[in-house]
Amino acid sequence: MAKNLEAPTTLLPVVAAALVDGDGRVLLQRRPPGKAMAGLWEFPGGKVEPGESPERALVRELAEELEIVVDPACVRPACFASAALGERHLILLLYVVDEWTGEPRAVEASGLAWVRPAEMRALPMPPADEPLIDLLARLMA
Ligand SMILES: Nc1nc2c([nH]c(=O)n2[C@H]2C[C@H](O)[C@@H](COP(=O)(O)OP(=O)(O)OP(=O)(O)O)O2)c(=O)[nH]1
Repeated sequence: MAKNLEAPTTLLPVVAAALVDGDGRVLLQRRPPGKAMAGLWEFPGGKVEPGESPERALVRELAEELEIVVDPACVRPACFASAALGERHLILLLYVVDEWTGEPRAVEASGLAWVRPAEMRALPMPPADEPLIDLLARLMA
């Protein structure tokens, strides 16, 4: 049954990065076993903690998950997704990041893949990410 989007809900702010390399490929990571949506490919990122700006949260998540260093001034808002997620409502803010220091390493993820937006359709991704693929493809064209 379709989720009633009129019902009161709690927002879940999540930030994520489209890390773009010099060849126009974007880094996706695979959610590890034991986590919700295990096995799905997602943009690296995570929940914004109370009191944290989205940009700071993204820089923190990229350091924790990939061990890369990103200057908060270098994260560029790209597009967002809005979708019911269980009892909450996910607001997923996607940023483009094309400058970082270090080689991304899968600290928590069970895999990393560099893919072009057109190739993302072949990978299982969280339902909320679906509309982001075309939006990102257009932004990167
Ligand atoms: N990072 C990320 N999360 C996504 C994407 N799409 C999507 O629906 N989500 C959801 C999955 C989770 O419910 C939520 C992110 O929470 P998370 O559990 O991965 O974040 P976190 O790193 O803060 O993890 P934790 O401390 O709670 O374990 O957003 C995406 O592309 N990237």
